[in-house]
Amino acid sequence: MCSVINRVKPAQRALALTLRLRPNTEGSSYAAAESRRFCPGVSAGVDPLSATTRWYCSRMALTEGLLFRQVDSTQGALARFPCSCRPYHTVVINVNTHCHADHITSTGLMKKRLLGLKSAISKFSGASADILLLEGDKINFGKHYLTVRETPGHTDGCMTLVLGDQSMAFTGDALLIRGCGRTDFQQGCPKKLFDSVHQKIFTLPDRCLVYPAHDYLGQTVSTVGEERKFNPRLTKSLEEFVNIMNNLNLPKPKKIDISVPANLVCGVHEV
Ligand SMILES: N[C@@H](CCC(=O)N[C@@H](CSS)C(=O)NCC(=O)O)C(=O)O
Repeated sequence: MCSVINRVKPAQRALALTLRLRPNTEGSSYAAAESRRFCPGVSAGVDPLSATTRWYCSRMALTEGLLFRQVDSTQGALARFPCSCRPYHTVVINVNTHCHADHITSTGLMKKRLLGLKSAISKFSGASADILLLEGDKINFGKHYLTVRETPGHTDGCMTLVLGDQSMAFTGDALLIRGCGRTDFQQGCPKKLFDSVHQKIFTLPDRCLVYPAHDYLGQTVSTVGEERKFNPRLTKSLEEFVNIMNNLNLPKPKKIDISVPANLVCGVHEV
């Protein structure tokens, strides 16, 4: 086990899971000044950053002091979950739950624009990053932390990140709402995925909120209790699950040949 807080500056205790930011195209010096005022780590001399997507918040401060937002998870887009602890707002760690096959991570771009930002991903992803995470590692931000649970099966490097009080779990592509990640490319393995979900996610409390990386129906959140009862794949026996997963016959993600190599180097070269 290691404590990631030992590797970041104490004044910058905040964390974001794959937050997407784009250059501000309005060219306003006021906007730039405001951006730097609220984001003190933003590099001078580069375009200011602004979130151009709508920010959703489906969970307001049930855990004291936690700032949490769910960004742009509609229409199957990747969900991003900026988490912070009052009163800090600077993004300092950008964690990818795995080496994605369907889009290119924005972590490399963000590292170029936010001074001191660290990238993090599972050691078993094979990807380069500042912090390579392992089972049991704690990612600290303010008085909160996320614990890494390795949940391979969709890929070898898939992780589920669990908030310290076990009230929230970010399951990446391991467990989806009433579904799960496919197992027919990268290091996909139905048996590993079945074991991961049953041993590492379904052992969390029923009330634990489940935030997956994707939902193709516009659903934003589930719970461990609901998925344990109603998930049409993971309520089956191992044998039935393997059979389902081996017969999904889904088309490959359109950008897989570009995305996987890019994500192995944090989305961009030289970061
Ligand atoms: N249409 C998308 C890819 C859709 C897809 O394959 N989703 C993956 C997660 S992203 S690798 C998945 O595991 N789906 C499970 C399922 O049951 O649908 C694209 O072309 O990008």
